[in-house]
Amino acid sequence: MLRWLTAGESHGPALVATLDGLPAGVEVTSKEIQAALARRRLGYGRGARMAFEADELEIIGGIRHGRTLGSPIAMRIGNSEWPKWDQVMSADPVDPETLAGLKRNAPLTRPRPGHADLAGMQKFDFDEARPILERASARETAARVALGEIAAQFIAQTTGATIVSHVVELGTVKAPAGVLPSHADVERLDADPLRCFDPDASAAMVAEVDAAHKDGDTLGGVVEVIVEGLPPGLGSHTQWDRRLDSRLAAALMGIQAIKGVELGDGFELARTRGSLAHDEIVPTPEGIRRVSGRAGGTEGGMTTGELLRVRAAMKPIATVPRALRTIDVQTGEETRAHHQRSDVCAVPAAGIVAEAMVALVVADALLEKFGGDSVGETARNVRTYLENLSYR
Ligand SMILES: Cc1cc2nc3c(=O)[nH]c(=O)nc-3n(C[C@H](O)[C@H](O)[C@H](O)COP(=O)(O)O)c2cc1C
Ligand SMILES: C=C(O[C@@H]1CC(C(=O)O)=C[C@@H](OP(=O)(O)O)[C@H]1O)C(=O)O
Repeated sequence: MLRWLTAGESHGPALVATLDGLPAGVEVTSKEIQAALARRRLGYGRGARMAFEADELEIIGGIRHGRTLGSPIAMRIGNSEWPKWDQVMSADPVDPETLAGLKRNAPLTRPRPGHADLAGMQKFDFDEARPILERASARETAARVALGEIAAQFIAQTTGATIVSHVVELGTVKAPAGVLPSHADVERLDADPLRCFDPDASAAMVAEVDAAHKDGDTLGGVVEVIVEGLPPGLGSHTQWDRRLDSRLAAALMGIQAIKGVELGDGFELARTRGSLAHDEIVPTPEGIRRVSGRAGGTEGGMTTGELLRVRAAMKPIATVPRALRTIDVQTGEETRAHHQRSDVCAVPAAGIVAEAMVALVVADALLEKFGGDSVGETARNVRTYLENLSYR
C-alpha cells in the first residue's frame, strides 16, 4: 500500500512530502522531480508569485544515486522567498530593507468567500485568516507534484504506461471534443500558455483570461488527465472504496478548488441513451478492444486496459480583485473581502497537480494488484499476468 502526506505552509520556509510503500529500484532523479515542479509553475493567468519564487528541492531520504531504496521517501521543497515572508509575517521589529516595499502583515479579518478563511477560523478558533490560508493555499500542491513524479516513474517502469493532462475548458471556452493528446505531446502542451491541445481554443482562452483580468475578475476551468497503457484489472468492483473510480475522484477532489470530477464522458452519459453510451467490445488482431472510450477506461471500478480518462472541474479563484461581500469578524460589519495579489486563473497548474494525484492513485492500485518489493518484481508480475490473461 502506498501512503503519502505533505506538510508546510504557503509562506513558510519549506514544504515536506513523504511517500511510503514504493518498491526499491525505481529510477528517479532530482532533475526529473525539479522539472515536474517547474511544469506546475507554468500557465497563463498566474500571479506575480510564480515568476520570482523558486522551489528548492532536497531529497532527504528513500532515494540514493537516482534509485528508490524501498524505504520511505522524504523530500523538502524550500521556498526561496521565506526570508522575506518571515519578516512580513513577523510580530517582531522588521528590517525595512528585507521588507523591500512589501506591506507589513495586518490581521486578515475580512474572510474571502470561496476560500478556506471563514470556515477555518470558525473551526480552529482563530481571530484572523492567516493561520488558515497558509495551509489551505495551493502552494502545498508543489509537494504533491514531487510525489507524483516518483509515482509516474514507477508506473512507467513497471507497465510502460504514461500520463498526460490538458486543459479542456477555461471559463466559457471549450476545446473541441474527441482529439486527445498523448504523452508524446507533453512538450507541445507545456509550451502552450494554457496547456490546451487545440491552438484556436488556446488563443480564445488567453483572451478570456485577459478579459477577466481587465475586469478585476477570476476564472476556473476543466482539466483532463489521460493514462495510456495500463493493464486491465486495477481497482475492484468488490467494495466501494476499492473502485478505482472512487479513489480517483477522492484524490482529484482533494485538490484545492476542484469542485467536480468525471470519468470519461461523465455527466454527458447521463443524458445519452444506453445504446449510445457504452463502449462496445470487439475482437481485433491486437486483442479484445473497446470501439470507443466513453466510460473513461473503467468498468466496475476496474481499468479495462483502454485509455484511462478523468476530468476535474476547478472553480474560479476565490481571491477576486473586485472583492466580494463579506463581514469583518472584528466588528461584525459588512465589508469587502481582503485582497492582495492572486492568480486570475490556475487551471493549467491544476492539470499538473491532477496528473500527480492520478499517478499516486494508479501507482497504489498497481502495487495492490501486483505487489513487489523491487521495481523488477512488480514489472515481472505485470508481465506474467498479461501473458496469462484468459481473454486477451
Ligand atoms: C494551482 C492552484 C493555484 C491556486 N491559486 C489561488 C490563488 O492565487 N488565489 C486563491 O484565492 N485561490 C487559489 N487557489 C484555490 C484555493 O487554494 C482554494 O480555493 C482554497 O484552498 C479553498 O479550497 P476549496 O476551493 O477547495 O474550497 C488555487 C488552487 C490551485 C489548485
Ligand atoms: C504559491 C502558489 O500558489 C498560491 C496559491 C494561493 C491559494 O490561495 O491557493 C494563492 C497565491 O499565493 P499568494 O496568496 O501568496 O499570492 C498563489 O500564488 C503555488 O502554487 O506555488
